[in-house]
Amino acid sequence: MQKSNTFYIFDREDWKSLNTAENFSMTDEELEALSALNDNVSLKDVREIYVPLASILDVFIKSYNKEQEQLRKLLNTPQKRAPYIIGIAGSVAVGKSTLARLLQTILAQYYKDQQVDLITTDGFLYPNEILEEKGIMNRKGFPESYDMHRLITFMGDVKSGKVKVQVPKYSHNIYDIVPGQFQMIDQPDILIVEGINTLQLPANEKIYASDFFDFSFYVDAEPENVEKWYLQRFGILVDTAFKDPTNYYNRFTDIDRVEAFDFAQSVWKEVNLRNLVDYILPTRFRADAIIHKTTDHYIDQILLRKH
Ligand SMILES: Nc1ncnc2c1ncn2[C@@H]1O[C@H](COP(=O)(O)OP(=O)(O)OP(=O)(O)O)[C@@H](O)[C@H]1O
Ligand SMILES: CC(C)(CO)[C@@H](O)C(=O)NCCC(=O)O
Repeated sequence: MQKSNTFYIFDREDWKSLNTAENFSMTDEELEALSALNDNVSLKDVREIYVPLASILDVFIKSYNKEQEQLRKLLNTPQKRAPYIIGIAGSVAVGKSTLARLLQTILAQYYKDQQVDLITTDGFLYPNEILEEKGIMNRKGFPESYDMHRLITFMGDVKSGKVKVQVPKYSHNIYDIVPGQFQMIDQPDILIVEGINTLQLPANEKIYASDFFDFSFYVDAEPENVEKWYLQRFGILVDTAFKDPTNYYNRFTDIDRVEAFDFAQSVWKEVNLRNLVDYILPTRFRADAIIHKTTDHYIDQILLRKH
């Protein structure tokens, strides 16, 4: 194992042979069902990467629940649910939502009686109309394009056990906030919060979204690889937009494919890569675990905070 004062550094080979199956066991059928739910993730990945990951999370979740229970007794406070909150940060198109969905499924499968919810901070982007007004439409995803006050209020509400808290919906298909549509978060046991800005320090707030996290991940990959995944996803979005004039990506179905990809590449370079280098990458070492992916989304290394 490589040496670091802050992190345990595991190569895939070390990680997959961790002695984790004992405290977090799943049947073969459960494991197969998990990989079948997600086209991107093989049974091998579920076994070698995600089960050890979930079993480590299980240690932290159990100790959190015990601590909460003891505190409630000691402080004589009413039985209010404070969910265990997991943050997931990383570049645009690095695979945060894929990891988030998988964790949600594994945890929900394992803790059968618990509610495991997932939100994305995309819902806290300002609508395009406001981005236009502010003249920052080409800065979507940068810190100033989010209503951070609203995100932090949301985090505080959920963590303090408030019922029925709303999250606005963002759609990649319309490339905007969907007017009047919300996701309802109602006292979950575990909440996963996925987004490029989850570990960022907002300029005008005294607290950070990450103050509410009990555990956080950063999904890491070389920018050249992420660019490929961004362009592949762009291709998928354009293909799905075919015949749907309301879809933002429909405009690229009429133009030459090479021209469309040139456009996407310039958006990657001018917007998402800049955002990655200036605002997202600097948050990497704030995470409790860093998941490093190489070509074809292959996870080759995992760093886990020691303290
Ligand atoms: N483990 C994986 N194996 C194969 N493909 C993957 C994997 N994870 C993600 N992908 C693909 O990479 C692309 C980006 O993934 P995803 O949408 O999860 O990224 P994201 O980080 O949530 O992006 P954004 O911040 O823009 O919403 C998608 O096309 C997805 O299908
Ligand atoms: C919504 C975000 C910011 C994050 O998911 C991203 O997918 C995005 O739309 N970025 C803006 C530039 C672009 O169109 O890729």
